[in-house]
This record gives sequence, C-alpha cells and structure tokens, in this order.
Amino acid sequence: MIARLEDAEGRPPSDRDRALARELVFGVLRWRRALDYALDTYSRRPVSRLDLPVRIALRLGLYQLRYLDRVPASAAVHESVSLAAAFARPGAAGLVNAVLRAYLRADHPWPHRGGDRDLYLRTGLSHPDWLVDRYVKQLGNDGAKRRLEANNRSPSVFLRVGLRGDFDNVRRQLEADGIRTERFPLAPRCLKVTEGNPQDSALHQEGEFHIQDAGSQLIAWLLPAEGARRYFDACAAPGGKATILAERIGPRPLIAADVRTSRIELLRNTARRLSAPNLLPLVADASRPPFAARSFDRVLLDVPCSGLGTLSRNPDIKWTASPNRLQRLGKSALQMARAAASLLTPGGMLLYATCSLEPEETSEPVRDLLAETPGLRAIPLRDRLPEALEPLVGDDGALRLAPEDHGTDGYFAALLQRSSI
Ligand SMILES: C[S@@+](CC[C@H](N)C(=O)[O-])C[C@H]1O[C@@H](n2cnc3c(N)ncnc32)[C@H](O)[C@@H]1O
Repeated sequence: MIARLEDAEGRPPSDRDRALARELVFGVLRWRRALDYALDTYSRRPVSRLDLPVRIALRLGLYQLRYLDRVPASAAVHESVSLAAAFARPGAAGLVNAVLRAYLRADHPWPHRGGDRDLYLRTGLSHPDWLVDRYVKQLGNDGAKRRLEANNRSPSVFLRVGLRGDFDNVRRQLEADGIRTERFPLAPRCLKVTEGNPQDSALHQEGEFHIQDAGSQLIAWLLPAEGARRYFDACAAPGGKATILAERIGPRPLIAADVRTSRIELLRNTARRLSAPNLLPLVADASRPPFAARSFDRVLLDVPCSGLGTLSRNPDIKWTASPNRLQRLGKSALQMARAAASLLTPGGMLLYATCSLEPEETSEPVRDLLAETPGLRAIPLRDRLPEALEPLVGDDGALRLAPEDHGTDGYFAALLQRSSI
C-alpha cells in the first residue's frame, strides 16, 4: 500500500503511514538488485530497459509482496498499478499488473538459482559488483557475507545521555514515556533503544540525550582530553562528536568548524539543545584553517568520506559510490589531514576518523601523512579501549569498527601525535 502525503481532507500522514513510507523507500534502496533480478524473471523486457516510473512501481510492488507481511498482496499490486497509471506512459499499468501477478502465480516465486554462492553474495544480498569484490578480497567469502548482511539490516537506534544528566534517571523517565532501552557498553553513557521513538520524548527537546550511533560516540572518546588547553574540531557539523568532546573538556573551549554555513546552523542547534556553551562554531575550510601553525593541543578531524560504513542507515550510498570517488575523497582527506597536523603543538594529538572502512579514505591517507611528516607518529588506540574492543585495533594501531562487529555503523580512527620537541 502506498502511504499518501496527505489524506482526502488534507491532513498530514499518520505516524503509521510515515513509517510505511520510510520502510518502502529504505527497503527498495536496500534490495534493489535482488528485486530487479526477480523482476527480470517475470518481465519480458529487462527491468533496466523499462522507464524509471515503471521500474519504481515494480520495485515498490515486489518489495511489499516479498518482504512485508502486513500489506495484502492485492493492495500492493493495486497501488503499484495505480502509480504506473499516474506517472508512467499509457500501457505501463498493464505491464506492472502482469509482472506482479506472474510473480504471485509462480510456484517458486522468488528465483533461487540453487546455491550459487557468488550469485547469492552479489544479487541475493543486493550490492554492486565492485563493492562485493572488495569485501571478498578484504574479508574472504564468509567475512564478505557477514558485512553484506550487516549492511542490509535496519539500523539500531542509540542514545547518549549527556554528562550533566543522571543516567539512571533519564533511563527511567524514558521508560515512563514508553521508550525502552538497554545499556550498550561500546561507549560511556550509551543506550540502545529496544522499543519506542526517543524523538517523541520531551527529554530529547530538553537536551537530556542525543540520538547518535554508538560507533560515533566511541570515536569522540578516543581523543585524549587531559593535559591540553586548546581544542579544535575541523569538520564538526552536525556536532555529535563535538558535543561529546565539549562536555568532556568543559569549561575549556572547543572551536568547532565546518565549511558549510548551513551545517554550522545544525551544529549551533545541537550545541544549544545539549547546552554546550563552550562549543564555539566557526565557518572554515579544514584544508585551509584560519589559524597559525602549532595552535592546538588536540585536533579532531572527522573527514567528509563516502559513508560506506553507514550503509544500513544510508543504503543509497552503495549505488552512488565508486572506486574513483573513494580516490578523490582520499586525496581531499589527506589534504585536510596535512593541514590538521600542521596545527598541532609539540606533543599535540590528532584523531583522524571516518565513517568508512575503505583503505583509500582510511589507512592510505594516514600512511601518507605519517610518511611525509617528520616527528608525527601513530599512537596505538588499544590502550584507550576497553579490553573487549582491543581486537578491533590493527597492527597499525588504528581502530576499525565494522558494522558486523556490534551492529553499529562502521568507523575508522587513528590517533597521531607530534613529537614534543
Ligand atoms: C563526517 S561529517 C562530520 C560529522 C561530525 N563530526 C559529527 O560527529 O557530527 C563531515 C563534515 O565535514 C564537512 N566538510 C566537508 N568539507 C569540509 C571542509 N573542506 N572543511 C571543513 N568541513 C568540511 C561537511 O559539511 C560535514 O559536515
């Protein structure tokens, strides 16, 4: 069934309709390749050659027939046919009807080409070939399968309770609002939501907690705060990590920059809601920061990246990312990392982070920066982590938190220090 933007009386969609619309969009983006493969079995023309509105109507219909129990088959077909009639060429509605009904009539409606592992990884788990090839090369067949499956899960919702609030009390109040949580030991004061929508709670507006992936929370705790006076977050918006760092170091100031003015507005709002008066927003380009060399004792550089660690949250990225784009992003990350390293005082530390695990954006820029910067060295992150997380630290001392490890987004972090002379 298609969730309408408004009903006949012009009322906004109900929460239920919104949830269904979201489910359909994310589901189709996640399972696009698997859906197209199945549709090709029932359509005389390959799906790739059909007009986009027809393709979308078919994918939406098949997604509901295949993956959703709550929508009756007749309603799913009817809505897809109506969509095609409204948005596609004349005749398209008949085609959509025929393909979806052929699927419903088939004995074994979901095509299964008997245990072909490669087909399962690529098509069954619905990722582009180049990404599957990468995962197989990096992780082996079983590891790749785990990564692909993790990318296809609906993301968990995590919260971080602000340092000023009473952790147990916030939890109890959430529970009273119908939001159930469990402690999530990956980061301090982190909760995983098991039921309810935390955004509905008044406590959210009151700034008692922030909705933030647990991996992102962990990253913000990895930059040592002690023994320093001047702190800089070079790519700070919307402020998830910056507000944790600001809380940790308060009342000392944190200069939190972003190149985009609109993103700075988001950052300002986050800081206001979470009461972080020591967070000082600034519009600045991280590759040309407006500060003299050796101005900061601590720099957090959470570079703009492909976001390939966040596919469960952003499934569209797998269809738009490419190896070329990773190269380009890696080059710009290196440029920013050079600038960030030049800002360090003797003994100062730089935390380089990404929400991607791809080498072009992670180990390669860090390796190049270390090779070209005398006096800069990597500090193993093992010592900054609870014992259970130590296996996530590699020989290079960097943390690689994969989506399949703890059900969070994927993150990379490397801690670098300038020598003290
Ligand atoms: C990964 S996000 C940062 C997320 C943030 N650290 C957090 O935890 O909420 C990267 C940010 O870098 C910003 N950005 C992109 N290019 C930049 C540049 N040249 N200088 C500074 N910021 C930049 C983007 O606008 C984006 O907000």
